[in-house]
Amino acid sequence: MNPARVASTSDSSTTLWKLGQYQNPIAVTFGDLDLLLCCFVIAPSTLILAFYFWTTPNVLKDRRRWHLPPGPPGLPFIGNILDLSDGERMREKALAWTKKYGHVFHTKVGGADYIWLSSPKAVRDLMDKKSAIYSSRPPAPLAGDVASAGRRQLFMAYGPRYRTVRKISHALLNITQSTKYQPVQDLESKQLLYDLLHDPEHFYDHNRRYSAGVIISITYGHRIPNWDNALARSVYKVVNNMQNYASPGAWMVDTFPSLQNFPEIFFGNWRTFGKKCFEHDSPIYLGLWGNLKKEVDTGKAKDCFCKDFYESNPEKQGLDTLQAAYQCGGLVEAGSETTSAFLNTFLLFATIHPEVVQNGQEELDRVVGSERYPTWEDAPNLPYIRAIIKELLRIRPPNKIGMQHSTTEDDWYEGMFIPKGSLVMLNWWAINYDPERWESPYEFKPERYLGYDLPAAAYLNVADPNQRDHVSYGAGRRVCPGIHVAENSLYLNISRILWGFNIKKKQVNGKEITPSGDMVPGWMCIPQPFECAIEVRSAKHAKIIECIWAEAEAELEPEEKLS
Ligand code: HEM
Repeated sequence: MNPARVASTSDSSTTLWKLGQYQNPIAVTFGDLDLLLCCFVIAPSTLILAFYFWTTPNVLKDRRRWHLPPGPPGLPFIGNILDLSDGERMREKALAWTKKYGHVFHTKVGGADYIWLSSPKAVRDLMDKKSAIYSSRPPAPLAGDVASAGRRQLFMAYGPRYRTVRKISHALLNITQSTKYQPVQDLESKQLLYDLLHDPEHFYDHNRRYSAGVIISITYGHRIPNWDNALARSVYKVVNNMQNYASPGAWMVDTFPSLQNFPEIFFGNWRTFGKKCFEHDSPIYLGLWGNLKKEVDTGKAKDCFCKDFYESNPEKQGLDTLQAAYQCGGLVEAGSETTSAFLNTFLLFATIHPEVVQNGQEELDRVVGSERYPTWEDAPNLPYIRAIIKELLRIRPPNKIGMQHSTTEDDWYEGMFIPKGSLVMLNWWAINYDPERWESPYEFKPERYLGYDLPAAAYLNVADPNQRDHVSYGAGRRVCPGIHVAENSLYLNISRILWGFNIKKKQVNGKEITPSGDMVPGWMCIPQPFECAIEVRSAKHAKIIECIWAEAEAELEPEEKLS
């Protein structure tokens, strides 16, 4: 700004005005405009630019950034956020970018580097082999810090506290321990068959009851006989809250963590919202944990995860009460909606693909027959059922974006620089849909997995990473610790549903309704509620279902019964 120039312009124009010779008022406005331009545009822009270059990594500050992996150019400041925030289109982008830029590529959102690992080899080389530096999570001021008070394992940065909670979840969910939970899965699966027999219309909620029921029973030892159950409702409210704020891109502050240093009012009052979520969620989890402790102390607790955890003395392991409460609640969050989403996705694909139902039933009739129902022992003899499970996980991984880890050290890979603090995305859409590996990847073809004889956990560390079945349980040190429980649930229910029921398109006024296959809005791959016809295969099958549920229910406490 030049004050002298402003003054002289103003003086001369005043004189001209007085003389009645004023002809060019614009001269005045130009001067004022200069001033305004300086005050309100140039100076703030310079300040913003300076702040941006000062706070965000760039090649001027770090020349190694010339060697970042290739990737799509983004817009100034915001980078590729517009591409990344549209979850529905992310799948196509993930595939197109992999084709164009290769198996490791780079995108940017604000100051954050995203490194996309789009081949099994890159996942193996980095997330698995270098898991010591590829196992953190990106900062999430809302989801991780405020709404979870830093206590949710899923969002925790890698460090001593994370290692402790990870050890606990692994110890309580490993393959040996998970066999302890099989009777719960067996019981709840019998109710699922009974529910489908008597009320097939509400299959969607029956699958949700099954999944929540198993995980709440495994975690807290309480049975959920129906979907209106108060405990299930309150826990699900927490799960839904979490899904709202945890979706990538849902809150600016979690996309650009440095915004937490500015007044929250500019960014949707995120802190106030996060505190509200915490104030709603924490009493529920603390209440459940407190009750469980009382039940253990009075000898009334049933065998469950929390009981074993409480008896292992969490305080001695450095975990406070809040952490202990969230450790248990976190399992319910991680294990319920994921499992039910896959059971409903199974029914969706079964409705659209009669040949899959037919092939599955042929195998079940051959191995199990119609005199009895499928049990755990049948699993090794049902390769087509196993193939259906793998194909479901391949074609619909748990979320629409990919799984985020973050790096705790700078690294180099195949001549490319991967900066410390990068968000490293497990690009499961590109890997699971790689046309080089999976013929017609968009088609639902379980038979592609015939010959993959092992459960998913056994493929995590298979010598040749290209032989991995899929990457939908994650990778490295953060791989889903509930993998055995999850696979057991999918096996038991998919085999039993196919054994007992025909699944077809629903007919309305003589017209078949084909489900759209759309997913609910949000981060996770959950199918939109849809219609289908689920009919018991024969009177014999119906009788077996009635009998097994009657026997199972007779063993239950009165409050645990269905009616
Ligand atoms: C079909 C069902 C399931 C699928 C597809 C699934 C998938 C996943 C994925 C992809 C992750 C993130 C892995 C990564 O960051 O690399 C994860 C994390 C997790 N899962 Fe699962 N999951 C399922 C069921 C379960 C169940 C039943 C439980 C508990 C009994 C569970 C407990 C957890 C926990 C505690 C984490 C957080 C791990 C961490 O950050 O250390 N999951 N799961």
